[in-house]
Amino acid sequence: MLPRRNVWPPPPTPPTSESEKLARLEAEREAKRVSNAIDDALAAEREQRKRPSNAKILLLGQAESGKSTILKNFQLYFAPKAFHTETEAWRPVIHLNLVRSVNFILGLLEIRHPSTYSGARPRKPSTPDNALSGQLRRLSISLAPLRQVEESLSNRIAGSRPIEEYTDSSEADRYHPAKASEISLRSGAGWTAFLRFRHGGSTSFDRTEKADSEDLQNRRILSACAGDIMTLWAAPEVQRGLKDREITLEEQSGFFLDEVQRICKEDYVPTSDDILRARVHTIGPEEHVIYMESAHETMRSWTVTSQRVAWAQFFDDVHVIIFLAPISGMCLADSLKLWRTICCNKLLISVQFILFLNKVDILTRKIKAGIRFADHVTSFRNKPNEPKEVIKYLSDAFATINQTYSPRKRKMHRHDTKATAVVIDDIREVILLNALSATNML
Ligand SMILES: Nc1nc2c(ncn2[C@@H]2O[C@H](COP(=O)(O)OP(=O)(O)OP(=O)(O)O)[C@@H](O)[C@H]2O)c(=O)[nH]1
Ligand SMILES: [Mg+2]
Repeated sequence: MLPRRNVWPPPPTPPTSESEKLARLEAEREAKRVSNAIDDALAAEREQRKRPSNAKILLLGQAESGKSTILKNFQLYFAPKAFHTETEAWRPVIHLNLVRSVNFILGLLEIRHPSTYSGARPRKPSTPDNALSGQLRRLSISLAPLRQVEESLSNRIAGSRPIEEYTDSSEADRYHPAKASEISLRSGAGWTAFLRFRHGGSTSFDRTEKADSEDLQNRRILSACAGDIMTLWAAPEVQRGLKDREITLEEQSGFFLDEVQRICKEDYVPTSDDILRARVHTIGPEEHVIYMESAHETMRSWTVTSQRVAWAQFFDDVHVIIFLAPISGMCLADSLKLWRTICCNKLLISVQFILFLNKVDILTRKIKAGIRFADHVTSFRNKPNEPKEVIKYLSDAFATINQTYSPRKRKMHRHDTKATAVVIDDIREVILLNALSATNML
């Protein structure tokens, strides 16, 4: 029989050699692998489509309770690629946190009447303010360009000089002694506010070029100042001056003075940990949609809104409320009060609650340093002064409020800060179950 012509695809020509035969087999295997991968991806997409599209989560907590931090943790965990594309945008924030700490110290040294600092009266200043050593005087001159860097970074991040603190013209009021490095940012702008920095804040090529050259200049100044910043921070006079005024910068949010060498390098790229530690005080509610990057994730996205408590009743359509209660500080009574407000709210009757006892590491450190919890919360009485006991005591206190004040019996899920991944896994479970039942899929 004559061979058939005009057949497509043409029949493979018989192998002419063993190596060609092997190459053809390998090519067929590869084609099969690609085809299977496409089938798998399509199947996963079909599966994804069947799933509820979005879980609505409300993060509630007072100022500095850790709302933005947990939001960043969610992003890092569920959408790591998107999180890492924002890395560059965090660099000016981290630099500004650092520069503000330095400028705060310089301001502190120059101030002749420390009582103008609200709440930072020295008990007995060991260095007269007008008797700076030669070394500090030299440092305050060599680090003077950091004022300019602070202005420039603030402009780029907040679009103008940061809000409240800068309204007073006095240099001393520029920084809050308890929040020296903090930057305030209006939400709405939210994360995108400092994305503007990346994109130059304008489509104009000139503006972008100007922004880039300013950015480069700031990084050069920081790099040139690194050694002097470290000398300043290590100077006994500085440490003594801060101690006299009862200011512990290393315990404040956005503290980066222990990482100067790395952070001031011209080619510095923030790590995930740096980003989690960067401090921005959010003004107003913040909303962020997290698109799950893993095909195995059950939900397609989470819409996470972070809020202080007052407006919670306007969010009765959320699936889950995560309430953040930092247990390390003096604001415990406030947290318990806010929790009660949420529990007794009739509009939130069908919303599930997850209680997140936060900042356990700080509590543990304080207890190890000899602080007695019962001295601050007398009802703790003579229970063992151990972090575990304190956590259990507080967790029970929150649970009792929920039982007592909820209009209807409501199961509550409790967590303290374990490994983030474990907590997120648990939270995911609750969110998933609740979102599925809300969409009548269970
Ligand atoms: N040590 C410790 N610090 C934490 C923890 N959670 C949050 N922080 C820090 O606490 C500071 C405040 O956290 P944020 O997430 O900015 O708090 P927030 O609730 O968004 O604060 P506002 O925007 O001011 O309302 C940040 O510097 C965090 O790094 C924690 O579990 N342990
Ligand atoms: Mg915040």
